[in-house]
Amino acid sequence: MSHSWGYGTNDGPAKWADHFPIANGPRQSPINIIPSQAQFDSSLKPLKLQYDPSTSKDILNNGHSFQVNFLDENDSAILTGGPVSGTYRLKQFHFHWGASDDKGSEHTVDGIKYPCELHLVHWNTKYENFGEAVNKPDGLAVVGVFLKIGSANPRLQKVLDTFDAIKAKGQQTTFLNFDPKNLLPASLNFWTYEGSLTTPPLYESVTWIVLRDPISVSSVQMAKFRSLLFSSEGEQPCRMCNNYRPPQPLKGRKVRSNFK
Ligand SMILES: NS(=O)(=O)/N=C1/NCCS1
Ligand SMILES: [Zn+2]
Repeated sequence: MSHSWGYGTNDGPAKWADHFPIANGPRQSPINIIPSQAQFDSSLKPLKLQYDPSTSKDILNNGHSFQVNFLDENDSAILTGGPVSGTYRLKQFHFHWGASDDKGSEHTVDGIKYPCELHLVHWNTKYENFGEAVNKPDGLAVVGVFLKIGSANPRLQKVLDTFDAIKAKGQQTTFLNFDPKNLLPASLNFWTYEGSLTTPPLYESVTWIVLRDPISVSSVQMAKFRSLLFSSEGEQPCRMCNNYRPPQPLKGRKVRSNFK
């Protein structure tokens, strides 16, 4: 039986260990990244993200966030290089955000929270599919991108323009020919560490690749994120926001960077 979890007082991150004891495990995510304590690693290869826009499929409100899903039957949208060996296929991307612009990201940098964080989720093709990969120690590679308040982001706006069709939990609509490269900053400088899913079941299966540079989002666009609902149609409406897990103990892990 899948346990219902959320981000509220009774079912939020502080309670997840009740049903998912790995919540107190040795490689949990997110973390607070302290740049001065990250180790530059010259052996890290350049991060290679090759996304064929024709692989985008649809956009779904899953009751925790919204996600854009991709066709992943072949190597049309892949991640290689960086800290990983082999080929990882893009499965979906989603976001985490706050109730106000002063919080919302999962990873923090020197304790600073961004208003929003994008996660591009990839699975290791040494496994048969995402379901097989999701609980393996080298199963996933998630690229994290911070969003910083500034000018409106026209590329992000294409995603936000679908929100009226996916306002409530379970609603889904077609979302074709979207290139996720358009949601990346110019630089692919990154920090990397071994971590976990930041949502239940919190599997310790993620190589995290957190980009140093943010992309822009306007305050008006952030308000649009908060127009989505955690709740299903016909239920008491509950605004989707604060869907982020706070930083977890590092427990001796090293954070590496590909830049000085
Ligand atoms: N936020 S996250 O990317 O670590 N969590 C996930 N849960 C299922 C696929 S990705
Ligand atoms: Zn996420």
